[in-house]
Amino acid sequence: MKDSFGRTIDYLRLSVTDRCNLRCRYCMPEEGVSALGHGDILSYEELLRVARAATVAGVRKIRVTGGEPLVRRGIVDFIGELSALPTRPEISLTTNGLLLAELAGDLKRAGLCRINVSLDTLREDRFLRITRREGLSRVLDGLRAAEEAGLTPLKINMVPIAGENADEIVDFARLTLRHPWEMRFIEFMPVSADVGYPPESRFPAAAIIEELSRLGILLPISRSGPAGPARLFHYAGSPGRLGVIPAVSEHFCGECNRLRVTADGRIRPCLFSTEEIDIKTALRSGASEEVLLEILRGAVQVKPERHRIGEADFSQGPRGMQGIGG
Ligand SMILES: Nc1nc2c(ncn2[C@@H]2O[C@H](COP(=O)(O)OP(=O)(O)OP(=O)(O)O)[C@@H](O)[C@H]2O)c(=O)[nH]1
Ligand SMILES: C[S@@+](CC[C@H](N)C(=O)[O-])C[C@H]1O[C@@H](n2cnc3c(N)ncnc32)[C@H](O)[C@@H]1O
Ligand code: SF4
Ligand code: SF4
Repeated sequence: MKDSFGRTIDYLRLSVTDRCNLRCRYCMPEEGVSALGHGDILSYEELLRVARAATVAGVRKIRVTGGEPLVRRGIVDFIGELSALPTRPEISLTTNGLLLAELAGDLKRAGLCRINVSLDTLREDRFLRITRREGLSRVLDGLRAAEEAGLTPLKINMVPIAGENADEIVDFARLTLRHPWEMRFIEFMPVSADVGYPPESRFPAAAIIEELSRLGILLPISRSGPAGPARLFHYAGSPGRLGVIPAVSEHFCGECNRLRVTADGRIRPCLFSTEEIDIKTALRSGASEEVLLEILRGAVQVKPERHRIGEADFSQGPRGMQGIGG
């Protein structure tokens, strides 16, 4: 699908739940997260119909996200169904890793290609503070299980927050000297006003790169294949790579190839959209695939040119990242 700015939209981020077994401070508040009811979220059958229509419209890559996608019962079978769609899209998943040790092998066998794991600290006490739950060792077990299962190349996402975990950037970067992992550092995005960090907690890409440079000379890697949000680097001789996602300071919207569908059946043309397009009503009134295609194409046509963070007309929406899918 081409949008009105000539960008090719071939990547769908599909959120399967807004529930989560963590409460990361930069993503959602501790209390008052309105978990959607059973009837509110799309069934797997409905999600599959959306995914199928999207692949007919040209989507080649589907990323399953949430909330925490691995907490939804039946996720392994759903991954199997997605990967068996007639066009054989590439299926990947973003997870906090807590349930990965149990599920990595089954996910791989079901057809999952790759996995991105979010981990913001390597210290037990900080894990508890940032996620408001315990579980660092389970995430580390999950990383090992994903690697053994062949869910590679493994990417790890860290959101550095000034005064919280930004001093661990070098510790995370050091992992790429020993492991073939892509360690990505993501600028904190002010998606929701309800999260526990003010915008000044943001640790911008330039500061991330300065930290990374303390460990060695950063050698840029030019990107092959489809556009992604990360600027890539490596240290000489290291098996792993480093990615910096400058979502706010140097937005990559000109290369955007994404469309998002939330667990409650709304299409978000942009991560920061104030406008959402309902696809649930059509799904529940027996709409044909042709109608779903029209809705998806219509959503692509209203995709904004870029986000407006930092500008006078920027407004934060009611959803936190867990309700969008990142
Ligand atoms: N601004 C912006 N941020 C994005 C976009 N896509 C992903 N991100 C952010 O990038 C971070 C990592 O996202 P992931 O879920 O790992 O997905 P990804 O980096 O797009 O995945 P791959 O490139 O397919 O490995 C998250 O914090 C997302 O919110 C996007 O289109 N726009
Ligand atoms: C919303 S989570 C959903 C998937 C899964 N629960 C996880 O944490 O990987 C997707 C991604 O969004 C990132 N994220 C959440 N809130 C963010 C924020 N305010 N700024 C930047 N990234 C954020 C997380 O770090 C994670 O990598
Ligand atoms: S970032 Fe992921 S793991 Fe953390 S609260 Fe949000 S949805 Fe849950
Ligand atoms: S902010 Fe919106 S337009 Fe920009 S890259 Fe992200 S989803 Fe695409």
